[in-house]
Amino acid sequence: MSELPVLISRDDVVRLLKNSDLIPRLEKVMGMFSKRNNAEVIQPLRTIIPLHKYNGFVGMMPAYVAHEDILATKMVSLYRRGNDSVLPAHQATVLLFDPERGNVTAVMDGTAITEKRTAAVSAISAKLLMPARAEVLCILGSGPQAVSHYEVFTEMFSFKEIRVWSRRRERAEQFASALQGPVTVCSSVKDAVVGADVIITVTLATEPVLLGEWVKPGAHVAAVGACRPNWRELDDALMREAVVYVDSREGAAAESGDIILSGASVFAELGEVINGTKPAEREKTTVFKSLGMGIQDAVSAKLVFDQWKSQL
Ligand SMILES: NC(=O)C1=CN([C@@H]2O[C@H](COP(=O)(O)OP(=O)(O)OC[C@H]3O[C@@H](n4cnc5c(N)ncnc54)[C@H](O)[C@@H]3O)[C@@H](O)[C@H]2O)C=CC1
Ligand SMILES: O=C(O)C1=NCCCC1
Repeated sequence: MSELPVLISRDDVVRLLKNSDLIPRLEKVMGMFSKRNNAEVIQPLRTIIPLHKYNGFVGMMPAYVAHEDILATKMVSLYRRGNDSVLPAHQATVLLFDPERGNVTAVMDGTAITEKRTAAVSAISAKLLMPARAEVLCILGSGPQAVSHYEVFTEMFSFKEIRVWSRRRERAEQFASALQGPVTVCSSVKDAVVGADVIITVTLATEPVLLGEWVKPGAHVAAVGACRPNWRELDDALMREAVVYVDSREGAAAESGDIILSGASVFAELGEVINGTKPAEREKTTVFKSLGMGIQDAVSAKLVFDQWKSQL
């Protein structure tokens, strides 16, 4: 008989998942993914179950990383709820398997994993693609992803100014006052974006909020929202003028409204830049279109589980 899986809570995931451990593992696995060696990394396109009745969907994200022997599946839900809902937009759970025996060894909070690994991947994109002397960071959106992005970006880089814009100004003010350092709350997207060197879009928008005409030439955009083929965060001008990087070409072609509807061509996967097979065009305006990958959750979950076991 297999042992019962352990349950790992959100608090434990937050405590155990450190960016300094996570980032090198994400870089390694994204580099491996971009080599398209199916014996090494297996990550099917995620399966989506639309829940039109509830204005949401559930995504299933299985992945196997042979070299590290990590087998995991994340189940994540996303609901576009009304402004007054107290429920979160995203909720996720990760199942970590014993690949040899086939049983589930751990069931852990995937919501914190999603927040941390998504922000860590955006930080990797910025490390590789942002202009050499980046001074101004702009965050569009003020939800959990805005918080996790703020945390890792301030841990990894030193910006002179950090700006935030949110659809409801009071949310941006709450976001700014809950953080450790100074953040400028902006009243319009344009005010937040003009002159920024790095722009992070973490909104639930379905129409473009970020227009290319406001973006400083050479800036880097980490575009994290708009994860359905008919949703947008960025306008056609930005998508067509920028050098576009993605996490997975297959994921982007199937799910990214910004890529599909603008007709923009994908220049490279981040993994190809990590591998040195495609250049980092730092001097040009760059967009990293993030959609999220099962392998990112798998390496994060394994890291959490190993840390959890080492503390027993
Ligand atoms: N690429 C990836 O791997 C992942 C992407 N995401 C995406 O990141 C984004 C942010 O996630 P959370 O912070 O959890 O979401 P959230 O719902 O908590 O926050 C979203 C923010 O967008 C704003 N917003 C909502 N509708 C808007 C609109 N029409 N125009 C402009 N702003 C609007 C809200 O006011 C809020 O500030 C979402 O689009 C989510 O799907 C989330 C997880 C992983
Ligand atoms: O990768 C993920 O996890 C997600 N990506 C897009 C939005 C839902 C969660």
